[in-house]
Amino acid sequence: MTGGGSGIGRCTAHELADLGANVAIIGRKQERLDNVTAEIRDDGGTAASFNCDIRDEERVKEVVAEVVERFGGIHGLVNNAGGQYKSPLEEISTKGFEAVVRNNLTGGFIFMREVFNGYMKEHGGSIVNIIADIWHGWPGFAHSGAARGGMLTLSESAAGEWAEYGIRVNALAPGSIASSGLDTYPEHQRSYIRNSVIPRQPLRRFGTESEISAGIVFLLSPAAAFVTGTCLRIDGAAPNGRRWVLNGSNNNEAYNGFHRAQRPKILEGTD
Ligand SMILES: CCC/C=C/C(=O)SCCNC(=O)CCNC(=O)[C@H](O)C(C)(C)COP(=O)([O-])OP(=O)([O-])OC[C@H]1O[C@@H](n2cnc3c(N)ncnc32)[C@H](O)[C@@H]1OP(=O)([O-])[O-]
Ligand SMILES: NC(=O)C1=CN([C@@H]2O[C@H](COP(=O)(O)OP(=O)(O)OC[C@H]3O[C@@H](n4cnc5c(N)ncnc54)[C@H](OP(=O)(O)O)[C@@H]3O)[C@@H](O)[C@H]2O)C=CC1
Repeated sequence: MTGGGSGIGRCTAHELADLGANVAIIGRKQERLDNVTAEIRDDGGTAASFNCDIRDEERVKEVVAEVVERFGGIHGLVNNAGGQYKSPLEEISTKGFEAVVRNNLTGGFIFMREVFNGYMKEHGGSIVNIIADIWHGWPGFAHSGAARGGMLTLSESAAGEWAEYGIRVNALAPGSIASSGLDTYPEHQRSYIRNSVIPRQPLRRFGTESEISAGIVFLLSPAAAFVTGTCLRIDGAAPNGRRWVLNGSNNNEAYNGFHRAQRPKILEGTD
């Protein structure tokens, strides 16, 4: 479980441990990893932490070998680590674009390849790649939208190539989830999502970390034995709400939120 030290990853690590899995918790901040590992052990589960930046190829190789040695195998991989910063597309530097792509596509690719070569090729398994609500693009997060779109097709390609090895590969796309990840954004961005984005979505609420972890657990489990090469969208039909907005509802506030060009100058900087 990459990114297991917080938010959706932490919640999923707990859920998997409760179900009897040995959980490897991977991330950069050791204190977070230690906390989650201790929580799981206190609850009677089995977990171990591995400090690793998913973009560090050599470290990923080491971690995969360490996990196989420690637990005897890797039956499931959840590529959950990721994140980005908000920026108008034209202001994204090449360095920033590449940093976000490396965090949300290349790192996950490295993990998938190393887990395949290090264990799953011989034994099969299930891989879940966390992406985002990227349908109709991701205005404000174009670099991450591009990376997540790449992760979606990477998942589909891997599902096709690795099916013969007994490996299933799926993506999971969360919508707006009330998690520690959302807390990393500045208050004005969070309040924009809360007050202008969520009310336009069909289910009109944030999702919860446990609603995402339930989907991850399903995709990892034998209940999903015939599910591969697809994407499970857990988003309260958020993209459908966006299409409704883009098609020209009478709600100018939401419409302006997605189209800076058509937004009055006075709203500049409010999202
Ligand atoms: C919204 C709701 C839905 C989404 C929810 C979630 O995803 S929840 C999950 C939420 N959790 C997260 O999103 C957390 C994870 N996010 C991150 O760790 C970072 O956003 C990262 C992916 C860029 C990696 O960073 P890193 O440590 O590898 O890289 P670095 O710091 O060395 O930067 C490299 C270059 O990127 C550029 N640049 C970077 N930041 C900014 C900025 N704010 N402004 C402008 N530009 C920025 C800059 O060019 C910089 O180079 P420079 O000019 O400094 O020489
Ligand atoms: N919350 C939401 O609304 C949505 C979330 N998502 C995605 O779901 C995933 C989980 O998000 P969430 O739990 O909300 O957010 P968090 O920010 O709490 O989780 C992201 C985790 O990834 C880890 N991480 C980030 N970059 C790296 C890296 N380079 N190497 C190793 N670990 C890394 C972080 O730990 P550390 O910093 O210690 O390394 C952190 O534990 C992310 O990919 C996020 O983008 C997608 C759509 C919506």
